[in-house]
Amino acid sequence: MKKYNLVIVGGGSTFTPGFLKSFCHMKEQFPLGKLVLFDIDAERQSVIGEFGKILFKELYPEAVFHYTTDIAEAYQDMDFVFMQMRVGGYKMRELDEKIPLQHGIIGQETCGPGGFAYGLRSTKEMIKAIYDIRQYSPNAWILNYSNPAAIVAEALRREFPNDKKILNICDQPENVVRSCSRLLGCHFKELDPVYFGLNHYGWFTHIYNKKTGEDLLPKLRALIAERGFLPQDAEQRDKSWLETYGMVKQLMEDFPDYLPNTYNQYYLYPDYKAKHLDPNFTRANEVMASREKRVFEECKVIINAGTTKGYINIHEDAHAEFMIEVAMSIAYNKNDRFIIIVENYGAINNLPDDGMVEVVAELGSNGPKPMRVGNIPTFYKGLLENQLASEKLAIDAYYEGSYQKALESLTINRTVNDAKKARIILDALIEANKDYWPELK
Ligand SMILES: NC(=O)c1ccc[n+]([C@@H]2O[C@H](COP(=O)([O-])OP(=O)(O)OC[C@H]3O[C@@H](n4cnc5c(N)ncnc54)[C@H](O)[C@@H]3O)[C@@H](O)[C@H]2O)c1
Ligand SMILES: O=P(O)(O)OC[C@H]1O[C@H](O[C@H]2[C@H](O)[C@@H](O)[C@@H](O)O[C@@H]2CO)[C@H](O)[C@@H](O)[C@@H]1O
Ligand SMILES: [Mn+2]
Repeated sequence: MKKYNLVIVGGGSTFTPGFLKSFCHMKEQFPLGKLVLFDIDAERQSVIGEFGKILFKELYPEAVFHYTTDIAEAYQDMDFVFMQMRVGGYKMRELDEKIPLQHGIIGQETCGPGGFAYGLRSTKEMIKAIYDIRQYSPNAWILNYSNPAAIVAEALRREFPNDKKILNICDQPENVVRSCSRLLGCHFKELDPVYFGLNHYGWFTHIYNKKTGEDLLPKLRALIAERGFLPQDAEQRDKSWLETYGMVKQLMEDFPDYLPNTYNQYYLYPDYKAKHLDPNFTRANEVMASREKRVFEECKVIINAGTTKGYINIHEDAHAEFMIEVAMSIAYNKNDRFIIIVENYGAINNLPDDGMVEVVAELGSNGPKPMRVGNIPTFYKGLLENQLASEKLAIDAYYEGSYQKALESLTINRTVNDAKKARIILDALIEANKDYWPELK
């Protein structure tokens, strides 16, 4: 069985330990020859990397494992590249969230002005990283889930139009499907969804039972109305995520046609959400106090002990397992179905061809084969065209160094919708991002 070489870009991420555990757990299904962690932050990466060394020595000695900040060492001879960089770290995420909130506008890492700010930071570093990767591994599959995935996907579409081995993907739609399975009392693999939208802005039109073909959406609608909606892993979630999933009930009361992605709340209730987010303690603060703290403490305990035995349980992490299954579907030409970000070209018939949309696709060694959803109703078309314009204008602003395009991107965004507020927030974001953004004139 072929062994695959894989590098994780953003190896110091809070999600990396989950990936390392999942690679161990899934080694029979997806054997690795070499696993490399690459990060620009040596200190952050060494904690995760030293933990990984101990884990792999004990559970996966047949795979070569190492971590590095050197590009050549990281990218040589790779089959797969998993990209999970957070440019600017949680400190910049905190500003992305707090600056708009100071002006009464949603502060969120991927939606609205926060997403715009993070998008311009990610675009520059993602483009650089992909040129570096292609120098050493011209044929590797690049799986990107660095955020904001919608804006990054638009940038990569423009920068690398002929590179058919870059796949942009997010596991939030899958997370919603898994949460439906919890409510229905079945396994998520029994469900076969139909979905349309943009990344972090979409809807399920049907959730079929894979065996019988029955559409379970009416049943789900009734269950959600009666019991609300919880993430599949509710017991491990922070308060803000439980509130986010809780909003699905409200979304379905107001717009009962389809089951929404949880992120839709920011676009459909911007005033309500902005009023209910704490401008002094945002999600970045919550993550720094919870996941980031926990992950780094756990790694340090294992490093001090010199062993994982007695300290961790090896089980797959849902996020990591999902991304590894994506890689397996490509590696083994499985043509499994995933919800993927693709260039539209008719998948959503009444949206532009060059929009990066999110739909179900079969995924094999020749890439995604998107499934068509036909024409979408006017309400959804209007919402998505508006957001697509905002995302395209953000990338126009990046390439043209244009303040005007940036202002237009924020003004047209539903979470802002006011040119005066857009200008004030943009000026504050320019100041905060001066080490990261191209100059906007
Ligand atoms: N779409 C999804 O399904 C999904 C799910 C979870 C996380 N994510 C994304 O994964 C990323 C990691 O999230 P996190 O919360 O663990 O963040 P994190 O800050 O813990 O980790 C990100 C790492 O990226 C590194 N980094 C920054 N710039 C880099 C560059 N230019 N090259 C290489 N490494 C770089 C940082 O030093 C850091 O160690 C984020 O982009 C997040 O949005 C996506
Ligand atoms: O606020 P965060 O940093 O906790 O999460 C932001 C990310 O949220 C979604 O990812 C989920 C992921 O879908 C799920 O499998 C699990 O791993 O939790 C993550 C969040 O905790 C979203 O899809 C990502 O794009 C965000 O980065
Ligand atoms: Mn996502």
